[in-house]
Amino acid sequence: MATTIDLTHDGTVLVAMESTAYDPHHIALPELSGLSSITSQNESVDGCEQQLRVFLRVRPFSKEELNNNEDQGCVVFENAETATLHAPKGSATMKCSEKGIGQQVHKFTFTKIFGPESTQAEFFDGTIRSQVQDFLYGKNALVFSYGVTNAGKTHTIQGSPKDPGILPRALDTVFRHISRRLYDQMDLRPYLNSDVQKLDPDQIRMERSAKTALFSMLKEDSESSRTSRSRSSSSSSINSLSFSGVSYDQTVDSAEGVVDDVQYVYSLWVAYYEIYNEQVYDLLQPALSNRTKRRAALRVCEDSAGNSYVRDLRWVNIQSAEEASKVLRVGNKNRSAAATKMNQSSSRSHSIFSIKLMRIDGSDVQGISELSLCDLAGSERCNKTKTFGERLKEAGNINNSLLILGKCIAGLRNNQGDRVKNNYIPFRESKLTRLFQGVFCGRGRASMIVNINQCASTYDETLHVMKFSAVAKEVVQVIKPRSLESLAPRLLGRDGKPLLNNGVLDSQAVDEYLSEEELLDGDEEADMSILPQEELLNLVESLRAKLLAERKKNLLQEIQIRREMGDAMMQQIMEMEECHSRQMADLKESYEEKMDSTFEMYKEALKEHAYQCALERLEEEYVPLDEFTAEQDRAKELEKHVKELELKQQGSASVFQQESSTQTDPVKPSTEETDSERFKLLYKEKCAVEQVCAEKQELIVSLEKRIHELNETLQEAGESYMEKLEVVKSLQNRLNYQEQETEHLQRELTERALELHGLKEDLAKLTHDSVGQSRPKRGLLVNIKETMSSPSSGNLCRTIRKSVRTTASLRKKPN
Ligand SMILES: Nc1ncnc2c1ncn2[C@@H]1O[C@H](COP(=O)(O)OP(=O)(O)OP(=O)(O)O)[C@@H](O)[C@H]1O
Repeated sequence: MATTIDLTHDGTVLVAMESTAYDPHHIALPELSGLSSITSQNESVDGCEQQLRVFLRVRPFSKEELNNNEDQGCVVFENAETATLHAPKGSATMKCSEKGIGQQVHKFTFTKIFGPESTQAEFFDGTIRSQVQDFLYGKNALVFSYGVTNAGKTHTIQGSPKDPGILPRALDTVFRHISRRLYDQMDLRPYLNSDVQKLDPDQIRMERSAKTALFSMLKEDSESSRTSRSRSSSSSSINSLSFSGVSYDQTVDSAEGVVDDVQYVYSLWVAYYEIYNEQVYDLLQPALSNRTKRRAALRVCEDSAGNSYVRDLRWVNIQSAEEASKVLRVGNKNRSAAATKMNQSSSRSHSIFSIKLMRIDGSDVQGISELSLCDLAGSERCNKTKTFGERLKEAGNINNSLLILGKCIAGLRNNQGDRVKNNYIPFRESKLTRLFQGVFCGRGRASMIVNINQCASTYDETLHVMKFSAVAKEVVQVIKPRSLESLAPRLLGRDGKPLLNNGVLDSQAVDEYLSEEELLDGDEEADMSILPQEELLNLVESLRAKLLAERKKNLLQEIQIRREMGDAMMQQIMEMEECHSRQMADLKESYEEKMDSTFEMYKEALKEHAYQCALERLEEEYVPLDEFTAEQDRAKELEKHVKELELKQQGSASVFQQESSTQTDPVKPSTEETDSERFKLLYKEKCAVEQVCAEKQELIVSLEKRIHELNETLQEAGESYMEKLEVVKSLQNRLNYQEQETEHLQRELTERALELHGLKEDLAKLTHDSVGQSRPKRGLLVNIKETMSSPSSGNLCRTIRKSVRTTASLRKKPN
């Protein structure tokens, strides 16, 4: 059901098809629900469907681009909603189409197309102005710009001081509405996703000084701020809402301060952050310190209802459009400072400017809505931009988050085709989609701005962007209706406890809201600080008990597993050990055998060698026995002859002495001369005989020595012969033993064959009997067992047991 809202300020009648801000508290707390009924008159009770609004903005050519012949008629506007893309020569699309793949011309339709000549004001009025107005009435809104670098995204969102984009215009519009009814306290601050926290005086003081410090970053005097605030709060005149020199159509907005819900005052808070390399950074935190050179990344958390928010994000209370402009400038300054330090371009991150508006009645917050404007990083692909290293990672993260965004959009489109289908949509796979999941899932209204340039050189990328937007255009947002009972956000105190009007706490409702299951099943990054202290203590206690029980269980399981594993491992080790010792024994045996045989071989070879040597020496020095005996006889004769000669010599000597005594006899001189000669001759002969004897004696000694040696050799040969004889004998014995064993085995074989035959016969008989007596059918094994146990089959049993024993003993016998 649609509700008509008459926005008399600009004479426009809007059909409010979108729901209001999503209220996460499904269970209405009675004391809060009563406060919220006032706003229900403008809300749709039923959910409604609406296509995602996709606007195309084409930026004009720059002079350089025209000089570089970039204008090749790539983008043609058919009408206000349709544009065609014509592939220029040299583009990948053209090359593909020439090869028969794809087309040269692509047609796309949009919610509305804004050509190069469109102004910022026209664009704002034609796109998100209505969303801003809905935001003022408590509806959430998301606007994101998508396109390649240099396509005009930042120009569209932020613009320049002289030509502001949709963000300053949106802020200006908001301040025009609420200018005379600004809540000038700072004691109500946005909290979690869509709650409000009541600040105490200390916190308010801190908030004020933080804001002053923030603005001092711009080194502007506080005087201009005060002037600006007084201007904005005191009047709704044309000049009072100027946004840094904006030339804005003030005639339209002059009446916007007059809103129908006059009883409310408004508190406006803004935050500015970026997602770079899948990390969230607060752009309103002081710039990088020189020491650490690192910014603190913020966590994306979820409240108990599953709504994502950036934890510890700084929200700044804004009292004027001028202050909002300052916040934007501070954020941009921090962003470019961080980008410079990290040597990146600011367009390599997604920047998000969020505005939260609280509607306050007296001291009660009646509603809170959020408007987020997201300037996405350039969508060009990393291969085209030739990125490496850190840039490649950066490009990868950008491409990944845009890819996930594309997947989510495609997932939303696919799921809507079939209501039964509920395929997984990867919202949680990137910070960007995680933060905006709520809006995409019907907790607000989303609009997409597609920025393109018309340059021929970036045609392929532009086509990619257009295709992406074509998918987005088909997404139908199902906006959830708001519960009539619980429009107001929860108002929480410093300790996170709900603040109650009548002082009565509906413990059941709170219990259900803070149900343990919900907390336990929640995301790991769920923010527990939202729970009251007592609840937290109870929760901690119960979790501790559960943890203890879990630990005990785990410990027992671990012990059991360890024991089982230990047993299994021990068994395995024992088996391995047995196997190894078997292998070792086998190895030892085989090596011993080898050693023995080698030793035997060498021994044989040595004996053979010694025997051969002895034989050779025998052959060389062999003296026949009769020659040896003849030689001995001759030696004896010679000895005898020597003795005779000695005797003769003695006789001659005595004669010579007698003759010399008769020397005076001159009658016999010739006889004396003859004897002397004979003696000399005999002496010579004696010497020769002695020499011969000595030679013979030497020969005898050498022969005896040789005989001794021959005897020794003979003895060795005899010994070796005996050893060989022994070996032969042992071999003979082994042969005999093996022959006996073979005979024994043959006998066994015959016996077993006979036994087998007997068994077969018994079996046949048993089978026959069992058939005859029609016994109940049982297994063969059972029958055999039965037969074996019966006395009649004793012989058979014995035979089988014997056979088993024999087989076992045979296995045990050595080879
Ligand atoms: N509609 C427009 N009219 C006139 N000039 C424009 C328009 N859109 C963009 N430009 C100009 O084009 C240039 C690039 O625009 P812009 O910086 O907004 O691109 P971008 O898509 O945000 O790039 P990046 O992704 O690198 O931040 C700027 O000089 C800007 O002033």
